Amino acid sequence: MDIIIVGFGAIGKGVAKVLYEKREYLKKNFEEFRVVAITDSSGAAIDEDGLDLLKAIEVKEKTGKIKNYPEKGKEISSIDVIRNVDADVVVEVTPSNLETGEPAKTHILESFKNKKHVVTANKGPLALCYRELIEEAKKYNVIFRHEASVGGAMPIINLAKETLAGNEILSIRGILNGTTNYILTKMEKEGLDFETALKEAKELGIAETDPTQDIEGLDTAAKIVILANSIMGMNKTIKDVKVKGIKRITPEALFLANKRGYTIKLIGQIKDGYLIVEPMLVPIDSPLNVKGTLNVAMFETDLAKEVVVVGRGAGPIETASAILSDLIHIYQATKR
Ligand SMILES: NC(=O)c1ccc[n+]([C@@H]2O[C@H](COP(=O)([O-])OP(=O)(O)OC[C@H]3O[C@@H](n4cnc5c(N)ncnc54)[C@H](O)[C@@H]3O)[C@@H](O)[C@H]2O)c1
Ligand SMILES: N[C@@H](CCO)C(=O)O
Ligand code: NA
Repeated sequence: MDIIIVGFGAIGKGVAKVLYEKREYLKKNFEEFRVVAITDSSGAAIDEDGLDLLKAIEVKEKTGKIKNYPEKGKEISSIDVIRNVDADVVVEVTPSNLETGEPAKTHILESFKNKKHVVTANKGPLALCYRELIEEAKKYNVIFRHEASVGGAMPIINLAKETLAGNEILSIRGILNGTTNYILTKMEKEGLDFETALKEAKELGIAETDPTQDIEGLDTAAKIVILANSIMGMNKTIKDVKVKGIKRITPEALFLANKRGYTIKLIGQIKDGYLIVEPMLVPIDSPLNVKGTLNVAMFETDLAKEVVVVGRGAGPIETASAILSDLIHIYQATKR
Protein backbone atom coordinates (compact mmCIF):
# COMPACT_ATOMS: atom_id res chain seq x y z
CA MET A 1 0.00 0.00 0.00
CA ASP A 2 1.44 3.39 -1.02
CA ILE A 3 1.32 6.31 1.44
CA ILE A 4 1.95 10.06 1.26
CA ILE A 5 2.88 11.74 4.57
CA VAL A 6 1.86 15.42 4.58
CA GLY A 7 3.63 17.20 7.44
CA PHE A 8 6.93 15.89 8.76
CA GLY A 9 7.22 17.17 12.31
CA ALA A 10 7.01 15.15 15.53
CA ILE A 11 4.09 13.01 14.33
CA GLY A 12 5.10 12.72 10.67
CA LYS A 13 8.54 11.48 11.74
CA GLY A 14 6.87 9.20 14.31
CA VAL A 15 4.80 7.63 11.52
CA ALA A 16 7.94 7.13 9.41
CA LYS A 17 9.75 5.51 12.38
CA VAL A 18 6.84 3.15 13.11
CA LEU A 19 6.40 2.17 9.44
CA TYR A 20 10.14 1.43 9.28
CA GLU A 21 10.20 -0.59 12.55
CA LYS A 22 7.06 -2.54 11.58
CA ARG A 23 8.04 -3.10 7.91
CA GLU A 24 8.57 -6.91 8.29
CA TYR A 25 5.40 -7.33 10.40
CA LEU A 26 3.37 -5.43 7.78
CA LYS A 27 4.85 -7.33 4.82
CA LYS A 28 4.20 -10.68 6.54
CA ASN A 29 0.63 -9.93 7.68
CA PHE A 30 -0.59 -7.58 4.97
CA GLU A 31 1.70 -6.24 2.23
CA GLU A 32 4.54 -3.71 1.92
CA PHE A 33 3.49 -0.26 3.21
CA ARG A 34 5.63 2.15 1.14
CA VAL A 35 5.96 5.91 1.71
CA VAL A 36 6.15 7.33 -1.82
CA ALA A 37 6.17 11.02 -0.80
CA ILE A 38 6.78 13.15 2.29
CA THR A 39 6.00 16.88 2.41
CA ASP A 40 6.64 19.70 4.85
CA SER A 41 6.53 23.50 4.56
CA SER A 42 9.79 23.47 2.54
CA GLY A 43 8.64 21.09 -0.21
CA ALA A 44 8.73 17.33 -0.66
CA ALA A 45 10.73 14.16 -1.25
CA ILE A 46 9.14 11.85 -3.81
CA ASP A 47 10.05 8.31 -4.85
CA GLU A 48 7.35 6.16 -6.46
CA ASP A 49 9.34 3.02 -5.44
CA GLY A 50 9.31 4.09 -1.76
CA LEU A 51 11.54 6.53 0.13
CA ASP A 52 14.31 5.49 2.53
CA LEU A 53 12.54 6.45 5.78
CA LEU A 54 15.65 6.57 7.97
CA LYS A 55 17.28 8.89 5.43
CA ALA A 56 14.16 11.12 5.35
CA ILE A 57 14.18 11.41 9.17
CA GLU A 58 17.92 12.15 9.16
CA VAL A 59 17.57 14.88 6.51
CA LYS A 60 14.67 16.49 8.40
CA GLU A 61 16.49 16.36 11.75
CA LYS A 62 19.78 17.67 10.28
CA THR A 63 18.45 20.38 7.94
CA GLY A 64 14.82 20.95 9.00
CA LYS A 65 13.70 20.67 5.35
CA ILE A 66 12.56 17.51 3.58
CA LYS A 67 13.32 19.13 0.20
CA ASN A 68 17.00 18.47 1.01
CA TYR A 69 16.50 14.71 0.59
CA PRO A 70 19.25 13.69 -1.88
CA GLU A 71 18.13 13.52 -5.54
CA LYS A 72 14.41 13.05 -4.68
CA GLY A 73 13.87 16.32 -2.84
CA LYS A 74 12.23 19.34 -4.52
CA GLU A 75 10.31 22.55 -3.91
CA ILE A 76 6.70 21.58 -4.56
CA SER A 77 3.45 22.23 -2.65
CA SER A 78 1.64 19.53 -0.69
CA ILE A 79 -1.41 20.12 -2.89
CA ASP A 80 0.59 19.35 -6.07
CA VAL A 81 2.00 16.20 -4.44
CA ILE A 82 -1.51 15.07 -3.44
CA ARG A 83 -2.74 15.72 -7.00
CA ASN A 84 0.16 14.22 -8.95
CA VAL A 85 1.75 11.41 -6.91
CA ASP A 86 0.04 8.03 -7.22
CA ALA A 87 -0.80 6.64 -3.75
CA ASP A 88 -3.58 4.88 -1.83
CA VAL A 89 -3.59 6.95 1.37
CA VAL A 90 -2.63 10.42 2.58
CA VAL A 91 -1.53 10.77 6.24
CA GLU A 92 -2.31 14.42 7.10
CA VAL A 93 -0.24 15.62 10.07
CA THR A 94 0.30 19.35 9.59
CA PRO A 95 -0.36 21.74 12.53
CA SER A 96 -3.95 21.96 13.83
CA ASN A 97 -5.36 25.40 13.00
CA LEU A 98 -8.51 25.83 15.10
CA GLU A 99 -9.59 29.05 13.34
CA THR A 100 -9.47 28.03 9.68
CA GLY A 101 -8.64 24.32 9.70
CA GLU A 102 -6.06 25.06 7.01
CA PRO A 103 -3.90 23.84 5.36
CA ALA A 104 -5.27 20.45 6.46
CA LYS A 105 -8.86 21.03 5.28
CA THR A 106 -7.70 21.65 1.70
CA HIS A 107 -5.23 18.74 1.88
CA ILE A 108 -7.98 16.37 3.02
CA LEU A 109 -10.59 17.51 0.48
CA GLU A 110 -8.02 17.43 -2.35
CA SER A 111 -7.07 13.88 -1.33
CA PHE A 112 -10.71 12.79 -1.52
CA LYS A 113 -11.09 14.42 -4.97
CA ASN A 114 -8.01 12.49 -6.13
CA LYS A 115 -9.50 9.22 -4.84
CA LYS A 116 -7.04 8.94 -1.95
CA HIS A 117 -8.12 7.70 1.48
CA VAL A 118 -7.12 9.89 4.42
CA VAL A 119 -5.81 9.20 7.92
CA THR A 120 -5.29 12.26 10.10
CA ALA A 121 -4.31 13.34 13.61
CA ASN A 122 -5.22 16.95 12.77
CA LYS A 123 -8.02 18.40 14.92
CA GLY A 124 -8.58 21.63 12.97
CA PRO A 125 -10.88 20.58 10.11
CA LEU A 126 -12.57 17.92 12.28
CA ALA A 127 -13.53 20.51 14.91
CA LEU A 128 -14.67 23.11 12.35
CA CYS A 129 -16.40 21.21 9.52
CA TYR A 130 -16.78 17.56 10.52
CA ARG A 131 -20.03 16.92 8.63
CA GLU A 132 -18.65 18.41 5.38
CA LEU A 133 -15.62 16.11 5.52
CA ILE A 134 -17.75 13.02 6.13
CA GLU A 135 -20.09 13.93 3.25
CA GLU A 136 -17.18 14.56 0.86
CA ALA A 137 -15.50 11.23 1.75
CA LYS A 138 -18.80 9.46 1.02
CA LYS A 139 -19.21 11.37 -2.27
CA TYR A 140 -15.80 10.22 -3.53
CA ASN A 141 -16.20 6.76 -2.00
CA VAL A 142 -12.98 6.95 0.05
CA ILE A 143 -12.24 6.05 3.68
CA PHE A 144 -11.56 8.79 6.24
CA ARG A 145 -10.14 7.77 9.66
CA HIS A 146 -8.97 9.94 12.54
CA GLU A 147 -8.40 7.84 15.69
CA ALA A 148 -5.22 9.80 16.47
CA SER A 149 -7.11 13.11 16.58
CA VAL A 150 -8.51 12.41 20.08
CA GLY A 151 -6.47 10.85 22.87
CA GLY A 152 -3.51 9.88 20.66
CA ALA A 153 -2.84 6.17 21.25
CA MET A 154 -5.84 5.88 23.62
CA PRO A 155 -8.54 3.92 21.79
CA ILE A 156 -11.68 6.06 21.86
CA ILE A 157 -13.22 6.92 18.46
CA ASN A 158 -12.94 3.51 16.80
CA LEU A 159 -13.75 1.84 20.16
CA ALA A 160 -17.04 3.76 20.34
CA LYS A 161 -17.85 3.16 16.65
CA GLU A 162 -16.90 -0.52 16.61
CA THR A 163 -16.81 -2.16 20.06
CA LEU A 164 -19.58 0.01 21.55
CA ALA A 165 -21.65 0.00 18.32
CA GLY A 166 -25.37 -0.04 19.19
CA ASN A 167 -24.85 1.80 22.48
CA GLU A 168 -26.23 5.26 23.03
CA ILE A 169 -23.42 7.32 24.56
CA LEU A 170 -25.10 9.49 27.20
CA SER A 171 -22.03 11.42 28.37
CA ILE A 172 -18.25 11.53 28.14
CA ARG A 173 -15.89 13.17 30.56
CA GLY A 174 -12.14 12.93 30.73
CA ILE A 175 -8.62 14.24 30.41
CA LEU A 176 -7.95 14.59 26.68
CA ASN A 177 -4.76 16.70 26.62
CA GLY A 178 -1.42 15.11 27.48
CA THR A 179 0.56 18.37 27.66
CA THR A 180 -1.55 19.97 30.41
CA ASN A 181 -1.77 16.67 32.31
CA TYR A 182 2.02 16.41 32.14
CA ILE A 183 2.39 20.01 33.44
CA LEU A 184 -0.14 19.53 36.27
CA THR A 185 1.52 16.24 37.27
CA LYS A 186 5.03 17.79 37.34
CA MET A 187 3.78 20.77 39.38
CA GLU A 188 1.93 18.46 41.81
CA LYS A 189 4.54 15.71 42.21
CA GLU A 190 7.81 17.69 41.86
CA GLY A 191 6.71 21.27 42.61
CA LEU A 192 8.06 22.18 39.14
CA ASP A 193 7.11 25.66 37.93
CA PHE A 194 4.74 26.02 34.97
CA GLU A 195 7.28 27.29 32.41
CA THR A 196 9.82 24.50 33.12
CA ALA A 197 7.12 21.83 32.85
CA LEU A 198 5.88 23.35 29.55
CA LYS A 199 9.44 23.42 28.18
CA GLU A 200 9.80 19.71 29.02
CA ALA A 201 6.49 18.95 27.28
CA LYS A 202 7.70 20.71 24.14
CA GLU A 203 10.95 18.69 24.23
CA LEU A 204 8.87 15.50 24.45
CA GLY A 205 7.13 16.51 21.18
CA ILE A 206 3.68 16.43 22.80
CA ALA A 207 2.77 20.13 22.77
CA GLU A 208 0.95 21.72 19.84
CA THR A 209 2.90 23.76 17.33
CA ASP A 210 1.23 26.67 19.18
CA PRO A 211 1.17 25.40 22.81
CA THR A 212 -1.38 28.03 23.90
CA GLN A 213 -3.90 25.65 22.30
CA ASP A 214 -2.98 23.11 24.98
CA ILE A 215 -2.71 25.54 27.89
CA GLU A 216 -5.89 27.50 27.20
CA GLY A 217 -7.99 24.36 26.79
CA LEU A 218 -8.64 24.83 23.05
CA ASP A 219 -7.04 21.47 22.13
CA THR A 220 -9.35 19.70 24.59
CA ALA A 221 -12.29 21.73 23.27
CA ALA A 222 -11.51 20.61 19.71
CA LYS A 223 -11.41 17.00 20.88
CA ILE A 224 -14.78 17.04 22.65
CA VAL A 225 -16.31 18.61 19.53
CA ILE A 226 -14.85 15.74 17.49
CA LEU A 227 -16.28 13.20 19.96
CA ALA A 228 -19.68 14.94 20.07
CA ASN A 229 -19.91 14.90 16.26
CA SER A 230 -18.28 11.55 15.46
CA ILE A 231 -19.69 9.26 18.17
CA MET A 232 -22.62 11.11 19.76
CA GLY A 233 -24.44 12.21 16.60
CA MET A 234 -24.25 15.93 17.39
CA ASN A 235 -23.40 18.79 15.05
CA LYS A 236 -21.17 21.11 17.09
CA THR A 237 -18.21 23.36 16.41
CA ILE A 238 -15.53 24.69 18.73
CA LYS A 239 -17.61 27.87 19.20
CA ASP A 240 -20.17 25.78 21.12
CA VAL A 241 -17.66 24.92 23.87
CA LYS A 242 -17.30 26.84 27.15
CA VAL A 243 -13.50 26.81 27.64
CA LYS A 244 -11.12 27.62 30.52
CA GLY A 245 -7.42 26.66 30.62
CA ILE A 246 -4.90 25.89 33.36
CA LYS A 247 -2.91 29.16 33.50
CA ARG A 248 -4.30 30.02 36.98
CA ILE A 249 -3.40 26.63 38.48
CA THR A 250 -0.27 26.81 40.70
CA PRO A 251 1.72 24.20 42.65
CA GLU A 252 0.22 25.77 45.80
CA ALA A 253 -3.34 25.22 44.53
CA LEU A 254 -2.49 21.58 43.82
CA PHE A 255 -0.93 21.21 47.29
CA LEU A 256 -4.09 22.60 48.95
CA ALA A 257 -6.31 20.33 46.86
CA ASN A 258 -4.17 17.30 47.80
CA LYS A 259 -4.50 18.18 51.51
CA ARG A 260 -8.27 17.77 51.12
CA GLY A 261 -8.02 14.51 49.17
CA TYR A 262 -8.35 16.04 45.69
CA THR A 263 -6.20 16.83 42.68
CA ILE A 264 -6.89 19.32 39.86
CA LYS A 265 -7.31 18.15 36.26
CA LEU A 266 -8.27 19.83 32.98
CA ILE A 267 -11.55 18.05 32.25
CA GLY A 268 -13.47 17.96 28.96
CA GLN A 269 -17.12 17.00 29.34
CA ILE A 270 -20.10 16.38 27.02
CA LYS A 271 -23.38 15.95 28.91
CA ASP A 272 -27.02 16.85 28.14
CA GLY A 273 -25.90 18.55 24.93
CA TYR A 274 -23.46 20.88 26.75
CA LEU A 275 -19.71 20.91 25.99
CA ILE A 276 -17.37 22.30 28.64
CA VAL A 277 -13.60 22.39 29.28
CA GLU A 278 -12.28 23.60 32.64
CA PRO A 279 -9.96 22.70 35.52
CA MET A 280 -11.94 20.62 38.02
CA LEU A 281 -11.30 19.12 41.47
CA VAL A 282 -10.99 15.33 41.08
CA PRO A 283 -10.93 12.92 44.07
CA ILE A 284 -7.46 11.39 44.45
CA ASP A 285 -8.97 7.86 44.16
CA SER A 286 -11.02 8.68 41.03
CA PRO A 287 -10.31 6.70 37.79
CA LEU A 288 -9.83 10.18 36.26
CA ASN A 289 -6.70 10.72 38.38
CA VAL A 290 -4.15 9.60 35.76
CA LYS A 291 -0.63 11.06 35.56
CA GLY A 292 1.89 12.43 33.10
CA THR A 293 0.87 12.38 29.43
CA LEU A 294 -1.88 9.83 30.08
CA ASN A 295 -5.41 10.57 28.91
CA VAL A 296 -8.58 9.03 30.32
CA ALA A 297 -12.19 9.02 29.14
CA MET A 298 -15.26 7.88 31.09
CA PHE A 299 -18.24 6.92 28.92
CA GLU A 300 -21.79 6.63 30.27
CA THR A 301 -23.78 4.36 27.91
CA ASP A 302 -27.26 2.85 27.89
CA LEU A 303 -26.22 -0.81 27.43
CA ALA A 304 -22.58 -1.16 28.55
CA LYS A 305 -23.17 1.33 31.41
CA GLU A 306 -19.83 2.93 32.51
CA VAL A 307 -16.75 2.31 30.34
CA VAL A 308 -13.34 3.84 31.16
CA VAL A 309 -10.40 3.97 28.74
CA VAL A 310 -6.86 5.10 29.57
CA GLY A 311 -3.87 5.59 27.25
CA ARG A 312 -1.02 7.83 26.17
CA GLY A 313 -2.73 10.86 24.68
CA ALA A 314 0.33 12.33 22.99
CA GLY A 315 3.82 11.53 21.77
CA PRO A 316 5.22 10.74 18.32
CA ILE A 317 5.32 6.95 18.59
CA GLU A 318 2.14 6.66 20.64
CA THR A 319 0.20 8.80 18.17
CA ALA A 320 1.73 6.92 15.24
CA SER A 321 0.27 3.77 16.82
CA ALA A 322 -3.26 5.13 16.28
CA ILE A 323 -2.38 6.23 12.75
CA LEU A 324 -0.96 2.76 11.96
CA SER A 325 -4.16 1.09 13.18
CA ASP A 326 -6.19 3.29 10.81
CA LEU A 327 -3.81 2.50 7.93
CA ILE A 328 -4.20 -1.24 8.60
CA HIS A 329 -7.98 -0.81 8.70
CA ILE A 330 -7.87 0.86 5.27
CA TYR A 331 -5.69 -1.95 3.89
CA GLN A 332 -8.10 -4.59 5.22
CA ALA A 333 -11.13 -2.72 3.88
CA THR A 334 -9.75 -2.14 0.38
CA LYS A 335 -6.94 -4.54 -0.54
CA ARG A 336 -8.01 -7.89 0.83
N1 LIG B 1 2.38 15.89 19.03
C1 LIG B 1 1.45 15.02 19.44
O1 LIG B 1 1.63 14.26 20.43
C2 LIG B 1 0.15 14.92 18.68
C3 LIG B 1 -0.78 13.93 19.06
C4 LIG B 1 -2.00 13.84 18.36
C5 LIG B 1 -2.27 14.71 17.31
N2 LIG B 1 -1.34 15.65 16.96
C6 LIG B 1 -1.63 16.50 15.81
O2 LIG B 1 -0.78 16.08 14.74
C7 LIG B 1 -0.45 17.20 13.91
C8 LIG B 1 1.07 17.33 13.79
O3 LIG B 1 1.56 17.54 15.08
P1 LIG B 1 3.16 17.65 15.30
O4 LIG B 1 3.37 17.56 16.77
O5 LIG B 1 3.85 16.70 14.39
O6 LIG B 1 3.44 19.16 14.78
P2 LIG B 1 4.85 19.77 14.33
O7 LIG B 1 4.73 21.24 14.48
O8 LIG B 1 5.96 19.02 14.99
O9 LIG B 1 4.95 19.40 12.76
C9 LIG B 1 4.13 20.02 11.83
C10 LIG B 1 4.70 19.73 10.45
O10 LIG B 1 3.83 20.25 9.46
C11 LIG B 1 4.64 20.89 8.47
N3 LIG B 1 3.80 21.83 7.73
C12 LIG B 1 3.33 23.04 8.11
N4 LIG B 1 2.60 23.57 7.09
C13 LIG B 1 2.62 22.66 6.07
C14 LIG B 1 2.08 22.61 4.76
N5 LIG B 1 1.32 23.62 4.27
N6 LIG B 1 2.31 21.52 3.98
C15 LIG B 1 3.06 20.50 4.45
N7 LIG B 1 3.61 20.48 5.69
C16 LIG B 1 3.39 21.56 6.48
C17 LIG B 1 5.79 21.51 9.23
O11 LIG B 1 6.87 21.78 8.37
C18 LIG B 1 6.09 20.36 10.20
O12 LIG B 1 6.91 19.42 9.55
C19 LIG B 1 -1.12 18.42 14.55
O13 LIG B 1 -2.35 18.65 13.89
C20 LIG B 1 -1.36 17.96 16.00
O14 LIG B 1 -2.49 18.60 16.57
C21 LIG B 1 -0.13 15.79 17.62
N1 LIG C 1 -0.84 18.65 22.21
C1 LIG C 1 -1.79 17.53 22.30
C2 LIG C 1 -1.35 16.44 21.36
C3 LIG C 1 -2.36 15.32 21.26
O1 LIG C 1 -3.49 15.73 20.54
C4 LIG C 1 -1.80 16.98 23.75
O2 LIG C 1 -0.96 17.41 24.51
O3 LIG C 1 -2.64 16.14 24.06
NA1 NA D 1 -7.17 7.96 20.01
